[in-house]
Amino acid sequence: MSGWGETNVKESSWGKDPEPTPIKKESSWADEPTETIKMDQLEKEIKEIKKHPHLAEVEHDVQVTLADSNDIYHSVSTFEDLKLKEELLKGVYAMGYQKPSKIQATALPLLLADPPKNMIGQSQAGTGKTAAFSLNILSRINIAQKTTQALVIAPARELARQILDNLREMGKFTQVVTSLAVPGAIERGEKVSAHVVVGTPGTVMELIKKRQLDVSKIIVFVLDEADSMLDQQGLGDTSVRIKNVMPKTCQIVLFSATFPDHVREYATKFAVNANTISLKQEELSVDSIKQFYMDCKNEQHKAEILSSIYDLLTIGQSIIFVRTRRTADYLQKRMTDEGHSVSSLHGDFEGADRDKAIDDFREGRSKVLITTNVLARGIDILQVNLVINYDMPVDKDMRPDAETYIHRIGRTGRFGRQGVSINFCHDKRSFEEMKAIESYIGREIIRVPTDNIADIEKILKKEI
Ligand SMILES: Nc1ncnc2c1ncn2[C@@H]1O[C@H](COP(=O)(O)OP(=O)(O)OP(=O)(O)O)[C@@H](O)[C@H]1O
Repeated sequence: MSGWGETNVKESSWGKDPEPTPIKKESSWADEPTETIKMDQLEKEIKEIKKHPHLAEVEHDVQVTLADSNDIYHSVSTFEDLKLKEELLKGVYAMGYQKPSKIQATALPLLLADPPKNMIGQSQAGTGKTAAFSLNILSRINIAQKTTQALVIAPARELARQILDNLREMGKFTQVVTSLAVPGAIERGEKVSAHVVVGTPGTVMELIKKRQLDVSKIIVFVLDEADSMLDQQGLGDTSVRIKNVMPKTCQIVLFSATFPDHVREYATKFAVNANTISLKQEELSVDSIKQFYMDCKNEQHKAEILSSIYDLLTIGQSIIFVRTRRTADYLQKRMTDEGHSVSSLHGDFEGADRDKAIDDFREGRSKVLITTNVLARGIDILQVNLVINYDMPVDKDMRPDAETYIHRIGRTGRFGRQGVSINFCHDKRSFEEMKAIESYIGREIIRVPTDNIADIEKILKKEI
């Protein structure tokens, strides 16, 4: 049986044709594999990892482009080099950070320089972008001035809460006051005057419109997950409306692990004359996440394989990404009936229920989180060692979505930790989606046979 498997993926969703994927007979979900995963090769690789049990250095090449070629720029190697205020330095060390990660060492000298310059910063998932923009914010706040001076917007409620917690933790020895601006967090008519406001774009815009939030003194405006925040089919309009009411002089900071070409172009107009830190295409995802896929026979078989994985393995914590809310509900019921402690979180849930679901998972009360793309980005839970793409990510036009894939798998393997991701393919289409993504990110996704659960166990136990 060959059929579709003989043709290569010709089109990609991101407007750029990927390099043609060499046809590998053994990799088709439909073909009888002539060759499955090479266990000895994999074992060798795993042994290499085991030699380095500590966190891998969060190092990768980044490219720095200065807005002004006359500027002189040096990255730093310690937090002291940044000449941070004493209380901030104390906060950083209290969080257990010993030295800046690559993105922090590269971005912070540029962010902290005076006069402030805009920044478009890219670095892989889990490499410490939050601390980079948070330290800049905390350094710039004038405590004596009781007005909002920094605004951070992020695409999801859970991410906004996480950023706020991070800022509070880092700034706990300072007098900086912070406030959350997500649905239900601020009473009707209540004025917001915290030094730093972190929120989702819709709520922030509402607060501005209703004059509950005065943005006239804002000096730093951060868009986390900036490519998603600027997406013209999504949150882009609201982000632009917010930017248009910001003081013209405010420093605009855009951060993300991904900046597809069309968004990058737009980003340079949104944050003009920005210093830029960017990644090479082949460095978009980190090495410490081992990527696998499984051929399933059909939708039903996917659910069975999922059950087998969880019945068999003692997995720390894991996230299962699905395409629709219905699938999330179905899997949650099925897995709960099978005795697993599962949370589910998607757009049908209201504020308090969403908070409970993520808090239960964050604090380990539930071990499995089933979710849609709403949690694909930014969520930082270090214990997550497995991500399952039960459904491959697709964009609004149902084309393979490599950016979302990169963010989804980035929920594991945080800050140099090891992680595993498994993609489920169950038909020609999902297989092609996976292959297109593999080609885009330039990293091999290894096939794991579904017919031998013992093999799966062997592979995953070593990885997780
Ligand atoms: N210098 C540091 N030393 C040790 N740990 C750090 C350091 N900087 C950040 N971390 C930790 O690394 C983890 C990942 O950081 P963070 O969430 O900021 O990543 P990110 O780059 O924003 O990821 P994403 O693209 O997924 O949003 C967090 O748990 C954070 O506390």
